This record gives sequence, structure tokens and C-alpha cells, in this order.
Amino acid sequence: MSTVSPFTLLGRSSECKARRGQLTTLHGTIQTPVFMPVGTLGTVKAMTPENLKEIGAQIILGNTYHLYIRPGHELIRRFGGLHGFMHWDRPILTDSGGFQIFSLKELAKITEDGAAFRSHIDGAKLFLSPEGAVHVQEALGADIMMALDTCIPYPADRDQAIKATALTARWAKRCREAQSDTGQLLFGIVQGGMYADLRREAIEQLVEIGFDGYALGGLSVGEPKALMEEMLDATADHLPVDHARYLMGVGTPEDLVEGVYHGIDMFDCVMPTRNARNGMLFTSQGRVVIKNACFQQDPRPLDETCGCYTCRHYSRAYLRHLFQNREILAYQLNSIHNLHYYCTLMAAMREAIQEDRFLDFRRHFYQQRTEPFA
Ligand SMILES: CNc1nc2c(CC[C@H]3O[C@@H](OC)[C@H](OC)[C@@H]3O)c3nc(N)[nH]c(=O)c3cc2[nH]1
Repeated sequence: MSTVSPFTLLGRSSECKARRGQLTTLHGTIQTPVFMPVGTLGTVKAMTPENLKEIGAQIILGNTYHLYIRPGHELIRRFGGLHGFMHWDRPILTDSGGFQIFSLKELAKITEDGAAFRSHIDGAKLFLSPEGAVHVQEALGADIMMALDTCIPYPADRDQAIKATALTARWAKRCREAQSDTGQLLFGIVQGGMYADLRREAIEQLVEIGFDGYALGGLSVGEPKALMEEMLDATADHLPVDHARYLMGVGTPEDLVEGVYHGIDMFDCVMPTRNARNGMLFTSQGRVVIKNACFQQDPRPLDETCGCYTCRHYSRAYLRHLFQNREILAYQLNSIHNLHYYCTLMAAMREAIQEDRFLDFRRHFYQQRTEPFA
């Protein structure tokens, strides 16, 4: 497989590990640090591809497990892969399903060969080997594929972490060897539980195999924030400096700022879209719970500093009215705003790193907030 890294380091903060880079894929080049909206089932909920482009989304996520179960990767292949099927012509990263299979608990049986599980939809017996997970992602046409891993739950004892991390490393090698020569990128996933030494060992094993980028998995699985930060601080800069670093499933706006501070390049999280549908909106001053009665006659936009479509055209009173009546437009307008907030936050961090003023940016980011996000 290609040994030249598709990631280019463009700049680094002189005061911390924050870095600015770009990642070249078959569907275009991504400026990092970057937030990736989650589109598990081949759609970022309530958003059209045009909405996504307007809010600045560079790359979105799909999920192997869910798409493999329904509608199936062969159908999607026939429709031009996920890009053709969902009318998205920019990069797509697909997660391997390791996390979903781990979430199935007793519905999944993990062996050396792979993961046997029952469909959460109709109970059908299914199986995904590391090779199968790569072939499904090749059929989906993902620009960035993820190795099939076993995500370690929190808490997990050291022996359990050692076993699952070793299996993940053996599966990673099989994934790398199963790849066809399509030009699609493959990232390895670092496990190791909450044991920094196991994580550093896992990094060495994955770098030995050689991947196009490296993800920190097994975090944001219910551990205290301080523990996630401890793991980040102990491992992020043990990842190869000339490869992209992806922190899976993270996080709140604060998590993104702290992740960039620790040298992370890529993030994904359902929070902006899921919270939008629950009426929890992100603003530069902190969160707005739109159903609160205090907004009933509030003529102001969600965020006076925001330039998104929702903030340019609608009052908090109207957004509250839509949400209280469970109007479909509420989910669309709220999702547009929250994703615009996340993508604009990332663009501001890219600029701050470029101008070597990231710590100033980080101080100002916290000063602005009247209350921390959940
Ligand atoms: C939230 N915290 C968190 N997410 C995580 C995900 C993505 C979940 C995946 O599920 C779907 O969202 C619900 C997304 O699929 C597109 C996402 O990629 C992980 N994926 C893998 N393969 N391995 C991990 O160790 C892992 C850890 C996570 N921690």
C-alpha cells in the first residue's frame, strides 16, 4: 500500500501541540483540524448535501455496520457507492462498525475470525471479519476506511484491555492486507483502554503495520473527562507527527478545543445533530435550551455573532414555536445552526493556529461562555 502519507503538516503552535494540516483523499483535500458531521445511515439527519456545503462541512461520516445491515453494501455499490447514493461529492469516512458491534453486547460474539452478531433490526445472523469490513467499505466507496476493531468498554480491567488490544492489532494487520488497490485510505484504531502504556504499545504495533492515518478509539465511552484528557496527553503526540490523528466520537465544543490543544486533527460526534433535534443549541455564549419560556417572545437570533441561515432569518421565538410543535422545520433549522457552529469553531481554530495565537483563541473561547456546555 502507499507509504507516502496523505497528510501534510502545514503549521504548528509555538506554545502547545495544536497543529494545522491537510489530508488529501480521492474526493478532495481536507483542511485540519476538522469536524466531521455524522451521517450514520447515509444521511446527516435533517440536512441536504447543499445545506452541509453551506455550513462548511468538508467531510462526513457513514457507518459500515448500519449500512451493511440495511440497505446492504452491494445495493449501494450499484448506485455509485455512498457518494452516488446520497448525492455527496466530497470526502466520506466510514467507521468500521467496531463500536456498534461492541455496543450489541450479548447480541455479538467476538472470536479470532471476526464478529458474529444478530441484526438489531430483524435478528438475522450476520458476521463481519476484518477482511469483510474492508470489502464493505470498498463497496461503499469510502475515501477513508476504518480498520475493524474491538472497542474496550469503560471500566475494563487490565487483562481485558490487553486481550482486546492484541486482537485489534491482529485484525488491523488483516485489514491492511485485505485492501484492494483502489486508492481508498485506511486508518488504524488505537485501543488500550485507560492504560497509557497499553495505548503506546498499540500505537507502535499499528505504526509497524503502517496506516494512512491513526484514530484514538475506546475514548468517550463513559469515562470521566479528566481520564480522557489524561489518555490524550499521554498518547496523542506518540502518534506519527506526519500522519492524521482522529479522535473518535468526540465531542462537546470544549472537547474539540482541548483535543486540538493536544494535537488532534479530526473529530466526529453526533452531539451537534442529536442535540439540535432535542432543542439544545450551541452559541458563542454557551448553550440555549430553546423550549425555555424565556424565549417565547425573544426577537433575537440564536446567536448575534452567527452568520448561519437560521440566525440570518429566524428569531428565538419562532424556533421555540417550531420546537414546541415538533415541526420538522425545527430539526432542520436547529441542525443547520449547530453544525455551522461546530464547523465555524474549527475554521477559527485553523486560523488561530496559522497565525500562532491558539492559546489566545482558547482563553477567549472560555471567557465568552456564560455557562459550560453539558
Ligand atoms: C461517542 N463516543 C464514541 N464513538 C466512538 C466510535 C464511533 C461510533 C460510530 O457510531 C456512529 O455514531 C453513533 C458513527 O458512525 C458513523 C460513529 O462513527 C468508535 N468507533 C470505533 N470503530 N472504535 C472505537 O473505539 C470508537 C469509540 C467511540 N467513542
